[in-house]
Amino acid sequence: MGRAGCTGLAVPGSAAAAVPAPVPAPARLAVPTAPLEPRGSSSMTPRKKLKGLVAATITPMTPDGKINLPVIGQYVDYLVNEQNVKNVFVNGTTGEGLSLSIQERKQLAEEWMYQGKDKLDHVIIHVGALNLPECQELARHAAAIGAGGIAVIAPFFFKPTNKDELVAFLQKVASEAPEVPFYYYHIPPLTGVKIRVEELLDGIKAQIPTFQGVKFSDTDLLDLAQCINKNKTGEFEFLYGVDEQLLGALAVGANGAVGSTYNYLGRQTNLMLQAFAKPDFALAQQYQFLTGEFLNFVIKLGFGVAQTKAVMTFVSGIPMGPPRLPLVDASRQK
Ligand SMILES: CC(=O)N[C@H](C=O)[C@@H](O)[C@H](O)[C@H](O)CO
Ligand SMILES: CC(=O)C(=O)O
Repeated sequence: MGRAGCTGLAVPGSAAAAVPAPVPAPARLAVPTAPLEPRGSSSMTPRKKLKGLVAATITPMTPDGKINLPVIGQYVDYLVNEQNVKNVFVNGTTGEGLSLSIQERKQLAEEWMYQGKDKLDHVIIHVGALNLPECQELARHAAAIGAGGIAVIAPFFFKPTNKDELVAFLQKVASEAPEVPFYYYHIPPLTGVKIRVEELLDGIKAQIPTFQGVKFSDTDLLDLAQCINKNKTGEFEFLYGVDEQLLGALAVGANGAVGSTYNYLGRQTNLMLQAFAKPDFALAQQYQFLTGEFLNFVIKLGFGVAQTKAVMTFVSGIPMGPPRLPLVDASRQK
């Protein structure tokens, strides 16, 4: 996808782009070191139910590959004002969370919390990693800065082979943030961990009292439907993560969605949610078909996080920069 490179927008990555693209003067450069709003204090307000769209945030980077914190304030405003998206999922797949250092992940989490204060409804921080101590450190950090939720993927080098092993791992992370809603991030195409979520739910509250729901990034709608059928009391949230078939997930009862495309197709996808709720299924289908046409087109060209960064830079005008290796800059590709 070479398109974003020739738009005249300041897309870092071209050889000449030694100077970072202009960004508005940040209100504040340094990230806070002290907790912003400790949990468990008297300031705790009842949790708003998470519904609707959650943008899986991109991690903006400078042309030389460092995280670019000063553009996050502008990014928050863009999501809220231009896309009508008020929830974010930070340091996940789209955010290249597993390609960042622990220090970078903490700085990003702090900046999203700080810039999102009074603007965003929910900031969920992904704290998954390949080893338990890092997950736990990130979970404690997310709790200390007042994150609205944490999420964890299954470790995917040494993999849990059954439900009990996976839950044991998740439990050790969740218990480090005992007041923070916990989400399991199910993404078998990337982790290779295919343990069915429906099975995982059995008895989960007893082991993980903070268990709040699942970010479900798999095409297996039977598993999702069985989860929802089990969740009769509605205590859990199921946030769907395959944007091109969200309508199918809504039909079986998904509560909302987390995805990369809500960064730039948030407004349109919100219209699909509205049509579905009305209900005007024919209109909802038209919106889903639009997303499908777009994604089908870009998937053929090779679509992933690198391309998401280029598309978002093009659409929003906010310089997202190149991805980090092993991903390569899509705005450089011929
Ligand atoms: C693998 C991956 O990145 N999945 C994202 C979230 O889970 C989705 O939002 C996709 O980017 C989107 O559905 C396009 O395929
Ligand atoms: C898509 C998603 O939720 C993620 O990037 O983690």
